[in-house]
Amino acid sequence: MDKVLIRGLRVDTVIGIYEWEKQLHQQLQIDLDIAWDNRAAAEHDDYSKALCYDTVSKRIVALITAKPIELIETVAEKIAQCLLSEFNTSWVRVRVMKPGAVEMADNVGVEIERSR
Ligand SMILES: Nc1nc2c(c(=O)[nH]1)N=C([C@H](O)[C@@H](O)CO)CN2
Repeated sequence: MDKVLIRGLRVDTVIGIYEWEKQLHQQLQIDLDIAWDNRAAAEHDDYSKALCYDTVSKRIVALITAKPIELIETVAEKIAQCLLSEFNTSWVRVRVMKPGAVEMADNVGVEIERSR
């Protein structure tokens, strides 16, 4: 299966379950695997047939920063549903990492796969 990949998308936003977390921005790091048939774009070197990783990245940042969210699970699900409904893809894998959330760990996060 062809994919478009986005790795390490950094989003600074209000995220967390605790009161102190609602007073500041924290960084999320997001990896996306998006099913996309890349052959049409490649055949004629045609951007209009490509899934634009820049457009997707900007949409995801806007989506996640629109209002405070408590759980990174919610972030992952919102992203998956956005990609499926707005970008006409059939399958996505979304990983959301919250570095710094657990002092003893390098990183923590969730990963989901969704299809339609
Ligand atoms: N499965 C999850 N566990 C936790 C989350 C979360 O979003 N998903 N969030 C927190 C707190 O916001 C934490 O990140 C503060 O350091 C705790 N556990």
